[in-house]
Amino acid sequence: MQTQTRTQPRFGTEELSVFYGTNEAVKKINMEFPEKSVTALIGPSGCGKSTFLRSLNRMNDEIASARVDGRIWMDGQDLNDKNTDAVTLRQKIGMVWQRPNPFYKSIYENIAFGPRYHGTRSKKKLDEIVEQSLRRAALWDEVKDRLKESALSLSGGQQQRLCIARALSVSPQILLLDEPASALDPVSTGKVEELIIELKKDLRIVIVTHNMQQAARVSDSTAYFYLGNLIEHDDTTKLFSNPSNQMTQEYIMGRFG
Ligand SMILES: Nc1ncnc2c1ncn2[C@@H]1O[C@H](COP(=O)(O)OP(=O)(O)OP(=O)(O)O)[C@@H](O)[C@H]1O
Repeated sequence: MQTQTRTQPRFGTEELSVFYGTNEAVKKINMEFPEKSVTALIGPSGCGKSTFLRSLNRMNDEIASARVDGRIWMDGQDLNDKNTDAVTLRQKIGMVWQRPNPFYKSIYENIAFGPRYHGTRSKKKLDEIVEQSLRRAALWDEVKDRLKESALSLSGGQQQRLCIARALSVSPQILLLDEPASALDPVSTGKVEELIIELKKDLRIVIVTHNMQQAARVSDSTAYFYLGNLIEHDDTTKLFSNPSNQMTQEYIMGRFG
């Protein structure tokens, strides 16, 4: 069923399965995420997109009933190996959730928290990181005069860009986005989409989205999931215009899901 199967990609999965108890929610997925590109994960509710995304930076470790089999390769290292430290790998692989979840702290402290946790003490260096991260998240001009204000004083769209800036503050190589715009209005959604396209110049991005137009707008390749299986993974233009699999065709035509 899968159109892309390789072993040991620079960053990707090999035979990755996720179980909740006996329920195999994600089934032996082989996928590669090329650098400087956006990969969209689409499929009907419950098909395993978020579970798969969360497994990429070991967030499923936090769920007692979850078990992850298979390998997650990053530069020759298996991130799913028990000897791989999850905190260190989450510095390399950042994540942004569906609902903006800033800390109950100032705008500045939201960004400075991660670098400080990882050892940066110099105020000058932290100031630089805060400014650079906010600039990369296209938020600096809107907040530069109110860095000491609570992050909760920002609009929902600004909070989500703040969460992206927070993820960027520790210089990740990969950004995982779980429906990052689904709680936002159309203008804020547009800004997040522009940001994704800008950020991919330096990063690998993997995004779960329910919105097929959004997948078509922002991604280079798209993967269609169904019942925990990867049905098809191909260039976004190809997948939406001429999918190889009948099931993908039916989903993108809106016949189910
Ligand atoms: N924490 C959990 N504990 C037990 N089962 C879970 C858990 N999270 C997800 N599941 C189950 O795993 C399967 C895949 O769910 P998942 O949330 O990954 O799908 P999804 O495609 O992201 O869905 P949606 O689009 O609705 O967010 C579903 O059967 C779901 O009920």
